[in-house]
Amino acid sequence: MQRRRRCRWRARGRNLQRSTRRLSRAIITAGLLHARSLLLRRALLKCVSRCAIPNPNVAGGGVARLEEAGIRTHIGECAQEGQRLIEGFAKHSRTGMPFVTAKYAMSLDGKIAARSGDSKWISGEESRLFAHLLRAQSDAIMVGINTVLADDPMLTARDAEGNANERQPLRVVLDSHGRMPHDAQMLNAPGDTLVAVTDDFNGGICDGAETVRMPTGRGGVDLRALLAALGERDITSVLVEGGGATIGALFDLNLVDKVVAFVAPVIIGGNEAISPVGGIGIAKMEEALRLRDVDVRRFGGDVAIIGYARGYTWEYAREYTDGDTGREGDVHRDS
Ligand SMILES: NC(=O)C1=CN([C@@H]2O[C@H](COP(=O)(O)OP(=O)(O)OC[C@H]3O[C@@H](n4cnc5c(N)ncnc54)[C@H](OP(=O)(O)O)[C@@H]3O)[C@@H](O)[C@H]2O)C=CC1
Ligand SMILES: Nc1c(N[C@@H]2O[C@H](COP(=O)(O)O)[C@@H](O)[C@H]2O)[nH]c(=O)[nH]c1=O
Repeated sequence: MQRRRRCRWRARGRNLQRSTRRLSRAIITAGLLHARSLLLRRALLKCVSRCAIPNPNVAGGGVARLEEAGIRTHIGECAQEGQRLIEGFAKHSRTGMPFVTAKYAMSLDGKIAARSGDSKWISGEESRLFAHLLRAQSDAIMVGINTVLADDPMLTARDAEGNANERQPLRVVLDSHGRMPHDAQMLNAPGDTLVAVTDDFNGGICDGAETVRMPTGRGGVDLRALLAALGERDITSVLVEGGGATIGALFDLNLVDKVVAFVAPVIIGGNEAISPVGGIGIAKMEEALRLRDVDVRRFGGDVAIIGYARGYTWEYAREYTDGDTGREGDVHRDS
């Protein structure tokens, strides 16, 4: 598997190398053609990059070419935004595993559905439009089978008018024993569906979806194995849209990288109503996961709390700007 990953890296590296080479050539040509006076050329010949590409096959190549042509480079401008733009690619390049975002919409009293299982809708329109943007930016959307049974969702990325985007993320359903209904809406929706069953299940496979057999883990499908298998398919980011059992299982295994939690000013109540993070959880507050780099945004009457479970983005920024390129000067060469 290591070898396959290395080969894929090399292939990706070659593609990226070609594009950074083309880009740096274009910048050099544009700079030389259009800068008439030396003074103007000096002013123009500066290239700003948000971050180095976290792939050892390409890191720094384009920068070296620009520097050779006398173009001053500066890596690290708006580094945090830059790292966030490539967080899926960055994690996948380094680990082979997709970047996992847990997304949910909960009431003010911490429920994601009423006690009957009804959950449409908790968050408002603005929040849901943003949720479609998150879908559009993800390679895959994952849910547990109870969510399919309760909501019969489409799980497509759609615009404000409800039209499906051209590019659709892969839908992934955790369904150990093949409970997926044959007439589930998502099976006829644009995009592909993957149903992950456990290897002890020998039943029928539904039309309109690919079925993958996975080892059995706690709660059903072995989630680490499934994510690794998705990574093998070049899925770099997975948006997990619930329900509570699925998100809880991922937190228990420390597999979540980012959280997008919409909080709506609505009260549901009831001890039986599901909360966003089930699973086993923790016994002591000192074990609680406190998110980092937290951002709070408003969507109509709702609030979204967005944060990171660990510092992937910053580890990459440090590693590839201070260390691995081996060129001290890459970091700040502004003068
Ligand atoms: N407000 C919101 O944002 C959302 C609300 N919801 C609501 O949540 C409710 C459903 O949530 P919930 O009941 O918690 O169930 P889930 O949707 O998380 O599905 C859980 C089921 O998935 C299967 N599964 C397979 N492997 C695993 C695994 N490793 N870990 C966990 N589950 C696994 C299991 O069924 P099996 O053993 O058969 O494989 C399990 O019972 C619905 O009412 C829905 O409306 C859902 C999504 C978002
Ligand atoms: N209830 C709830 C959400 N629920 C999620 O959206 C899914 C429905 O997707 P679709 O059929 O494509 O519209 C549903 O199954 C669940 O995963 N999402 C939200 O942003 N806000 C909400 O209040």
